[in-house]
Amino acid sequence: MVKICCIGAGYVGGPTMAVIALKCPEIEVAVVDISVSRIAAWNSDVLPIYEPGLDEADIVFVSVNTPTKTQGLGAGKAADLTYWESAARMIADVSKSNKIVVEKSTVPVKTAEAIEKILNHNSKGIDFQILSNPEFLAEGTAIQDLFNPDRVLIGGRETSEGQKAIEALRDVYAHWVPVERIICTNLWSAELSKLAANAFLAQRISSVNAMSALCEATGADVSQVSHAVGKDTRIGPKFLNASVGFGGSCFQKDILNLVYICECNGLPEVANYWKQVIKINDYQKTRFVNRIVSSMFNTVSGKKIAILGFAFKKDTGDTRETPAIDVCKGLLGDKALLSIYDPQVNEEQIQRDLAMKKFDWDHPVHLQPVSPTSIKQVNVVWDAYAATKDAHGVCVLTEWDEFKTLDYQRIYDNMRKPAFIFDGRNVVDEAKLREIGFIVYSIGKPLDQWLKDMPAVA
Ligand SMILES: NC(=O)c1ccc[n+]([C@@H]2O[C@H](COP(=O)([O-])OP(=O)(O)OC[C@H]3O[C@@H](n4cnc5c(N)ncnc54)[C@H](O)[C@@H]3O)[C@@H](O)[C@H]2O)c1
Ligand SMILES: O=c1ccn([C@@H]2O[C@H](COP(=O)(O)OP(=O)(O)O[C@H]3O[C@H](CO)[C@@H](O)[C@H](O)[C@H]3O)[C@@H](O)[C@H]2O)c(=O)[nH]1
Repeated sequence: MVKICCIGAGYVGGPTMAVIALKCPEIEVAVVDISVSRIAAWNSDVLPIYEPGLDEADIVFVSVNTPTKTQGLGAGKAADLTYWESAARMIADVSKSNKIVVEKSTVPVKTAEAIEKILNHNSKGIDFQILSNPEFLAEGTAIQDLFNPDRVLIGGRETSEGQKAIEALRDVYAHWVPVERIICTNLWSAELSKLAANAFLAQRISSVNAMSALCEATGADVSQVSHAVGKDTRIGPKFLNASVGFGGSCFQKDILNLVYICECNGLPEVANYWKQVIKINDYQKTRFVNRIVSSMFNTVSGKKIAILGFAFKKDTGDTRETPAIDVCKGLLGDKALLSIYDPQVNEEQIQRDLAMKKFDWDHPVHLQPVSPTSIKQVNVVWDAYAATKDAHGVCVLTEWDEFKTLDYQRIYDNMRKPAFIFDGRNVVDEAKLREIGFIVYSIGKPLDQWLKDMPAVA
């Protein structure tokens, strides 16, 4: 019987192993994690220790977090492989038989070479084959993406042992993925393809967001532009929604990592090209804050601003790198009073996010610095109507469906006047809101006269 162990029971390790266990009843799957609370949440009966399952496993997936480095060489750009290295050392320590070690985490290209060194230097004659098998699932659709992936990518050494390892992993996925969708490559292509895929996806969003600024300046409508552009079958319609900026745990981290790798390989022009995707994303968030402040007479000091949505996208409670953090910090910098509502994110999380330093979030909770006292100018409520009561302005930062069907007349009646709404996700019905009396700003849409008269000058 094939045995699989996965190190890291996070957003990727948990669902991926659940699907393998479901689809391959004859394979025994064990999942371990250094975070006791994480494992307790998955399985309340048995608490984890490393070794069970691992020493007997044939295939070991490593799905630990790979944060951006916060200190030292490459700080703010390079991937921090501390967690990966400690997992690899542990595999070397406890292994008693040959193993296939699978990189499931997103890692810099050439990581497999370093992992091989750690494993082989510490092994007692055990053969380790390293495979790169990056994950492409998106949060909110993880199970659907795992059941029906566009492709499964497996990279390995171009030796006969390497090819055998690829086949063993291909056999696992072939239980439910059509073989023509399982792509086998060399190690470096697989590692790089993951970074490239995220860079291409994020680049589409920055491209449409860059266009949104030009739309506002010219009277074009970004939804109409992306619809027209996306109709070209070579471009395609997906991932062309203008927004207040992309968030999530992967895009920024992986592009920064790609930029760093380009720099390390003496390719500054290529590095600068990809850096621009992040710069436009930061520009989009700043631009949004500037619009709010400038249209409200150049000050939000002491004014209540309602924030509707804090998660990085709808249908998740995940707030990692959510654009809401930067927008809220920008408004707090101008002394606004924030009243925040998100259907899935609680007060503790929001306070922690607003107090945390950049990149600290991507470490297991028990290793994160304890947050200082909560921010007094921030109030978290469990209802959109409470958030907007007596507010001067409303910002929509996540595209939750419920924000489309709120009673905006009621919201307007309970707000200070003039009442502003700033839609960072293009979910509200602008015409209807204008009819009610709101001054409306929607990303990339023709501007109200009010906003034209109060340009956002940085
Ligand atoms: N979240 C996504 O949607 C997504 C999608 C594709 C790829 N990825 C990549 O997959 C990797 C994991 O991402 P995630 O979102 O699942 O992260 P996560 O933070 O949710 O989970 C990682 C887990 O690894 C555990 N861990 C760290 N070191 C360990 C060790 N030595 N032994 C045992 N457990 C250890 C942590 O406690 C944590 O629970 C990252 O490289 C990420 O870039 C993430
Ligand atoms: O047209 C769009 C599409 C998305 N977004 C934003 O982009 C971010 C990322 O969205 P999405 O890609 O759906 O979520 P993730 O769960 O971060 O998934 C991405 O990152 C994962 C981690 O690497 C990859 O596995 C996935 O393939 C990749 O889609 C979110 O803030 C979205 O609101 C937009 O602003 N406009």
